[in-house]
Amino acid sequence: MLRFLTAGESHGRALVVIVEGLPAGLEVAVADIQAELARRRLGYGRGPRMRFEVDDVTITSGVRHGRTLGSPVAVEVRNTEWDRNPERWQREMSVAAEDGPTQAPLTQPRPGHADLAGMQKYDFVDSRDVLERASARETAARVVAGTLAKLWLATLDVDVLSHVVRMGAATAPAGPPPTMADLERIDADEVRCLDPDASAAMVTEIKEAARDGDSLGGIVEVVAHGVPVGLGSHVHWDRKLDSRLAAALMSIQAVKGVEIGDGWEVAGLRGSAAHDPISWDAQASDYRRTGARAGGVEGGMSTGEPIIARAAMKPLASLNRPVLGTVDVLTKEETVSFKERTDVTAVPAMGVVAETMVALTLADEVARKFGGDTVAETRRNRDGYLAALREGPLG
Ligand SMILES: Cc1cc2nc3c(=O)[nH]c(=O)nc-3n(C[C@H](O)[C@H](O)[C@H](O)COP(=O)(O)O)c2cc1C
Ligand SMILES: C=C(O[C@@H]1CC(C(=O)O)=C[C@@H](OP(=O)(O)O)[C@H]1O)C(=O)O
Repeated sequence: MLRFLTAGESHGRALVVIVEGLPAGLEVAVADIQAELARRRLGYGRGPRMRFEVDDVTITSGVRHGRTLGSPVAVEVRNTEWDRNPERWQREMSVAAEDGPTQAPLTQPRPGHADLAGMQKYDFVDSRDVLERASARETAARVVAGTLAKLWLATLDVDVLSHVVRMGAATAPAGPPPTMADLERIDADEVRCLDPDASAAMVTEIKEAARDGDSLGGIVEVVAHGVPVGLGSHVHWDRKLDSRLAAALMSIQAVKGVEIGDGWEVAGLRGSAAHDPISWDAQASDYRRTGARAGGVEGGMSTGEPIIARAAMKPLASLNRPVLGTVDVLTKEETVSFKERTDVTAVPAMGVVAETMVALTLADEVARKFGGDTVAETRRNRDGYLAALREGPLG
């Protein structure tokens, strides 16, 4: 089993993540983690914080001389705003009871954020007590865990990347599952969309929303290549790969819809048009699916085809020009919400987090199916399974 825990507030000293269940012998460098964190900071429409937040990474345990030991890996990501603006944040987020907050409490909750439900549930009158943890800053810690999962998956020739297929009203044309080369080519682009015209329309859409002080949501598609047949299982609800992927993706801040393959579209088709026919590839001695409607999962198990999962993000709740009605929790006066520094959109960044959640889910399923205390042992077990399939009655 691969599991991880994150801790940390958005403007606190640091985020912390502990990942347990990685095999020994996995090559890990701080630079790998920093590269993934940099991808998460990118994307047109991100707010001012992303220009100075540098994600200062320290691996504190579980790695020795560049290789995992099989023990829990703990990583700290310091919030550089803590040191950059000590007057503001070190006092505001102090753990000491004698240091009161420096700012008036935020009492006008933002519709669509975690503010009001969190204030009621935990009995806070200052929304900061909620937003600091609800904030998607936490996803930086997840991306650290996801980097480790991706590095492990890469030793099994499994790769996970994403692209943006919708930004507000701008939509990329549908196409076959992209290759890793396709996705790598656009990885540093401002919106990470495969279609150049749609990409330009997305940038325009973001500029217009920014001009209006508004926000945008959208849809990303995560693609995992090289996933062997048989991860997940049909035998129980909580072992189904599609259900696990859906839960993992839905856990991302502001994600409100998840689709595996052509989930929504096939609901409107006839069965004869909705499923991917099975064929035999004599050269590869393997079964293939013609088409990708199932998104690489049937019966809660990976089919060996690319896994395709989409995540839909609502427009961000904080608006640079707040117009949504709310109520001041102390006076009960009707007003608009408090104004908090914000992104205009974070759809490309969410794509990196979505890759992370898919990679962590796949790595956990790899651990369950193949086990192994070392990277070499997991790979040997995977190879043995695939060889047995080829040599058995189905091969
Ligand atoms: C990468 C990323 C960045 C985000 N940035 C913002 C932001 O700048 N402003 C905002 O209001 N919400 C932002 N969100 C969304 C909020 O964190 C989210 O809406 C909030 O925690 C409430 O959770 P819910 O939308 O799932 O109900 C972001 C989400 C992600 C994944
Ligand atoms: C800090 C990050 O995202 C933040 C997520 C977020 C929210 O409400 O979720 C609000 C903004 O925070 P701030 O007000 O500090 O600028 C984003 O910048 C990050 O992704 O690292």
